[in-house]
Amino acid sequence: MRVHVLQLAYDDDEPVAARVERAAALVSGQRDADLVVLPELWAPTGMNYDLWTAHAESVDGPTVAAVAEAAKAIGAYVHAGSIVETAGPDAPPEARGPQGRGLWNTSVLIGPEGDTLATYRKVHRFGFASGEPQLMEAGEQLVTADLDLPDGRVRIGLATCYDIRFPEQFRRLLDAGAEVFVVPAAWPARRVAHWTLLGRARAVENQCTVVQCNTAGTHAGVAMGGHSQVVDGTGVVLAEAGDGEEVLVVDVDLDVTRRWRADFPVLADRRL
Ligand SMILES: NC(=O)CCC(=O)C(=O)O
Repeated sequence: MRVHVLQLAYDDDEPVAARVERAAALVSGQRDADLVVLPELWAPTGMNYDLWTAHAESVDGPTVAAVAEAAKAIGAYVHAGSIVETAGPDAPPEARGPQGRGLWNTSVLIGPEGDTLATYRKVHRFGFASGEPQLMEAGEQLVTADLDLPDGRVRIGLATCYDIRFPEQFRRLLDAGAEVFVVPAAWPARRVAHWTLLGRARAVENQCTVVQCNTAGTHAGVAMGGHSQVVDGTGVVLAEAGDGEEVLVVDVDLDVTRRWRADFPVLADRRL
């Protein structure tokens, strides 16, 4: 499985519309990819909370549409990262979430025909007394999706950024049949050591490949961590990005992890 991880860098000066155009063009250039991955909230920014409401959109809005067109052009699966999803001004109360905000941090998986295959609303909201917990609803469902690739079918499990700190989510994705976890992020530089460590931990403890796509650059005064990485189920870091904008192109041999699960069947010893 050839994975292209698009570690986008951006700052406060770039208009959102320009970034959407730039990112879609970058996706269009990934012609030999099986799966392309974009970061969390790359369009409305991961940390400039003041932009979120103004740039909230539905999952068939302009950002996803632009990425979907690029996905169709290259005939690849594209994890479009996440958007600020809005329920829309006319949504009834029951469609706006328990706190009535009608906003979610929603990632979108697009198929090679440009069709939306899955959406995942981030379960664990980051920010404590600000940001997602104050502005957004929490997702309530875990999501997996099957990719039909040249070397066979693989089930991926979806998680977003802060979710990676909660191992129970990944165990449940494992139990739902996931072999690969795809994790877009807007993870700051000051905690990037946690980002890379947690990715390796989720890979080793679940014997799953972990594809992590972070943000680079500085926006809203926050230096983002970069260091996107792909870790196979044996814990080997197949590739790791640096601090700037970068595309990781990684050939993931899923059989390596499948053989490891057979050779070291630790998961069969689970008792809880
Ligand atoms: N966007 C995020 O979820 C950031 C998470 C983070 O910075 C952390 O867990 O540390």
